[in-house]
Amino acid sequence: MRDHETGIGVSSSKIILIGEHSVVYGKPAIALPVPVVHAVTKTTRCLGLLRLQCSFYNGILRDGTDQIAGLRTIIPAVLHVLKRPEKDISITINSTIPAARGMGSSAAVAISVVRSLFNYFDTPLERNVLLNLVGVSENYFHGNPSGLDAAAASSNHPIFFRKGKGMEWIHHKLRGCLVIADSGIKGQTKRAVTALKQRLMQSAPLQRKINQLGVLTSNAREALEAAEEEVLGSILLEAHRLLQELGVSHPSLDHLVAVAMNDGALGAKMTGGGCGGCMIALVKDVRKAHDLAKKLMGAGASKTWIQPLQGRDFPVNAGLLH
Ligand SMILES: Nc1ncnc2c1ncn2[C@@H]1O[C@H](COP(=O)(O)OP(=O)(O)O)[C@@H](O)[C@H]1O
Ligand SMILES: C[C@@](O)(CCOP(=O)(O)O)CC(=O)O
Repeated sequence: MRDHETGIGVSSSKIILIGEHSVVYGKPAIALPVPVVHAVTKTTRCLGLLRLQCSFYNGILRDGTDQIAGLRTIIPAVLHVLKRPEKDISITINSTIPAARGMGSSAAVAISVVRSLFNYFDTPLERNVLLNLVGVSENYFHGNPSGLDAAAASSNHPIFFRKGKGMEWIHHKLRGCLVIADSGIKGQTKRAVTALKQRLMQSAPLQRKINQLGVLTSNAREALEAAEEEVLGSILLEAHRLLQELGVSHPSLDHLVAVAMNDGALGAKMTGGGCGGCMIALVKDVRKAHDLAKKLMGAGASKTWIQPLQGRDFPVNAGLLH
């Protein structure tokens, strides 16, 4: 096989519809790719030691700062699998995914890098190899991640996921839209997961809330598959209340959830690790989504995106696993 001149790799961002935190304790979660926000990596030929260019760093990979520690781990791991030396290539990452907002920037960047390197070296990439490699850098950021971010960001359908048990595609007919709003406050996934673990060890009532989130997630899947948007909306709001009680929300997220509900959203909740980051709101259609996005910006959100829930293919990931 001949190396290509350029190897391109793409990955969408992701959001968790329901099941964040409880997924760490073996409960299911539902997440979906958000292609409108994505990472693109390009690998090209360049003589000398391997170079990396991204928003956090520009220079020789080996000399990189702590901010690219995940990439400093995953890139050599990929080259090891490909049996290639750490030289004569340059890797450039462009991403529109805000970092540390619960949209899976670290997983998406890692996915795009792995895809780009496999493309450059003209080597077929299997999904389990991709997810194992991405796990290398996700372990760096999250300690012991569930794997949900990587599974969702690399997918082209919504997924029903259980830690260690894999995932199933969810095919549904729900026509609603999600509005995603960034609170503008950095999320703190690792801290939230660690603090919750401590609290759960001391409180049986909190442990019951994890079980309740598990039940809500299964109900959410049924609502999606039955296209019951109002039922799904109230499940999302109930999940937000439980996450609040578990102590992983943030006043800015609670505020945006209240604004969305007052504006007629079918449901709304925080998404991802929490303590900052993003919230999501379910609305009936794209027109309502645009109205609500404006309202959320007026209420303090730093950015919004609109993602239809329609069960069609998400082209950014489709067909890229060759
Ligand atoms: N554009 C990018 N280029 C290189 N690395 C990135 C980029 N975006 C995110 N990352 C990496 O991902 C890290 C953020 O990961 P994390 O805090 O887990 O947030 P998220 O929930 O968005 O994945 C950043 O510190 C950086 O190391
Ligand atoms: C809190 C958690 O369930 C989700 C974290 O999501 P994010 O990386 O903050 O988008 C942790 C995990 O699944 O590993």
